[in-house]
Amino acid sequence: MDVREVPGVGAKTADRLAELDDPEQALSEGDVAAIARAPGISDGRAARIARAAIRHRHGDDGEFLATDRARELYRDALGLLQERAVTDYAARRLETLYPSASESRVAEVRGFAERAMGREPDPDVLEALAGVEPLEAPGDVRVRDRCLATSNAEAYSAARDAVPEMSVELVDDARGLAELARGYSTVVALDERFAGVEVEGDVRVEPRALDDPERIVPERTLAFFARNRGPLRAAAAVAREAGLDAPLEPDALDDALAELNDDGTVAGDEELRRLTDAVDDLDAAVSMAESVANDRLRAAIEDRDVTVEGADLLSLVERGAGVDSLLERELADEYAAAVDAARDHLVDALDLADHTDIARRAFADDPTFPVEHDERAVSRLREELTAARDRRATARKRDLAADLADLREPAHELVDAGLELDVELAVARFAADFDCTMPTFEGRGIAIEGGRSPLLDVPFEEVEPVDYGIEGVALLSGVNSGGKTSTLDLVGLVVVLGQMGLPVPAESARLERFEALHYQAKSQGTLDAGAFEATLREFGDLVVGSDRRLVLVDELESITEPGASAVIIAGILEALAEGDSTAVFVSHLAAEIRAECTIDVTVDGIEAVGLEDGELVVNRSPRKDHLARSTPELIVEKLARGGDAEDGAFYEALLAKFDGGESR
Ligand SMILES: Nc1ncnc2c1ncn2[C@@H]1O[C@H](COP(=O)(O)OP(=O)(O)OP(=O)(O)O)[C@@H](O)[C@H]1O
Repeated sequence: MDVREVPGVGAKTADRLAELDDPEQALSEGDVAAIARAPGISDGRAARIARAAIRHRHGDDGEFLATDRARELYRDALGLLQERAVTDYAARRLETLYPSASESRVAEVRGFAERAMGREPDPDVLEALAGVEPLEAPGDVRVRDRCLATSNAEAYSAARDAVPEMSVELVDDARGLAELARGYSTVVALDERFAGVEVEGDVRVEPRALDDPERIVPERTLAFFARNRGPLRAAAAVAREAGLDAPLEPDALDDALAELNDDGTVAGDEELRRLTDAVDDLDAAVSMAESVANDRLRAAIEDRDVTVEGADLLSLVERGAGVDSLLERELADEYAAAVDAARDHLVDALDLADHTDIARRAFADDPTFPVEHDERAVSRLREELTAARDRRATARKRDLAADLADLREPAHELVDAGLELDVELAVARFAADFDCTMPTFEGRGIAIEGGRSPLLDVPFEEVEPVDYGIEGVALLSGVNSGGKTSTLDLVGLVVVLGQMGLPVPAESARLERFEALHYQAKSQGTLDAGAFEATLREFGDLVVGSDRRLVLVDELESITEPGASAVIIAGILEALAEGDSTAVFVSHLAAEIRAECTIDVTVDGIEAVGLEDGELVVNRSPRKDHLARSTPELIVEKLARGGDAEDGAFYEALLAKFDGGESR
């Protein structure tokens, strides 16, 4: 699929999508996560692009939801699904499910939904899913201790593109390389011609370095895993808990991540920690070692009586010799022991078994009091330790990055599998929460058994099941608050969900595959002339179309005065009956409309089966071919039956008028 063919994808978006590894595949699979990885494309936009691409693939015009109320029902259905998604990703991905007239699209989602309904929503999996999110590219990674060098302008710009984390320097010759080697701890030269050049410092000639940039910048891989550690661990937990057929062993990923710190440095390496601590604690350990020596020496001096013969003292004073000479002569052994103690302390405190020689040189053999360290020797020790630390860190980074680089693709797949599982679990939970079944698509019209709308204003467990079927056009009559609007909503919802390819809240449902859903909600009172005309025009457009549509209309009579309404509705029904539409018109004027119709229109009714404590007891399933009695009629009947002798005749007479009306 060419991305530019997708409706709504302009040149700018196409350029952004082109940055993806495989934009065509992302679009053809409706893969919201992959699309959202394109720069500047939000999750919401990615969902819209994915939906447009799916429509395009199925040759679907996307006109199924033809009215505001139809669109509202879809949004409500989507909301119920999205409430059951744990991740934001799954909520977005669910937006790619939409009611479609395309048989192939419906079949595609039905396959997915059937698989999803086989999933068991395990609370541990849902908890683990909370931490899963699409993986992100790491923020800015800067590498300062290494640089790339080349004398070739083309290689220079290729290197800048391939390794933006590192400086790339243009050099003319070996002198240039040598200069760089003084400023960077490692220089990677890209030109073959530098092979064999003798330069001081760590200069490597690697003409193929750009083939595998992550090898010269292991930080890139490490930063990616450090940045995404949370979602990766969560995805590993999901795979483990859900027993997913994972593209990598979740434990292996956990183990690899355990070797990484949040800042992308290597964790858990004893040797590196020892060297790092040694560099950090060097000054403190040296001064502590000095104290150790001086305390010992001071104690030794205090304990000693030094006898100096007069002649010796004279000669010492004449030579201007200080106490050092005295120390050397009289306390040589004590001094040597004190310095030894200082050296041992330094080696032990910093665990410098493999740097013993240079560490011991930090304290010279020449006697002084107080004992002082040799600054030059300490500086050299510091340099050696720092270099050893950096070498170790780089080697470990490279090893760990090499292990992790192989896990990168499977890690993406693991996270994607977790996110897709969340989409499936949202559908599974929706189906379980609302006792759903997959509808069948056959025949004309619809037939719902045991339908229970989750959109009612009563808790779902209290929703009474409704059986209702229609073929052709029908009027739906019934008592006030009997459930007429709710029945239209149920029919609309079942059709919307069914044509999304999803299960529907019913014991069973047989549906015709419609090309559009027109659902006209009840208008809030009489319309002015302009609005009335606009509404009539809508119906004008509707009846001339030849599509197989489902038309649901709620109390259209309220748009104008009752007499005119009955005539208009009768006319619309006649026109619809001539076409291929299936229609239900809820109306309190069913008898009047039927009287105006030149065709034999079915009138179904939601009946009150009685009055209980002043409340109507209703059978929520419409009775076929039955004009339900209205609430006023029921009240009159109640009065006629229970009234006293005086006004009883009056109510009887009223009731007789109703009966007469029904028989019209
Ligand atoms: N199947 C059902 N199960 C339980 N309660 C229901 C059911 N259908 C409807 N109700 C309850 O009845 C109320 C009224 O339903 P609805 O608005 O559909 O009636 P209506 O016949 O369209 O009313 P009106 O004649 O006033 O337009 C709903 O708000 C809901 O509380």
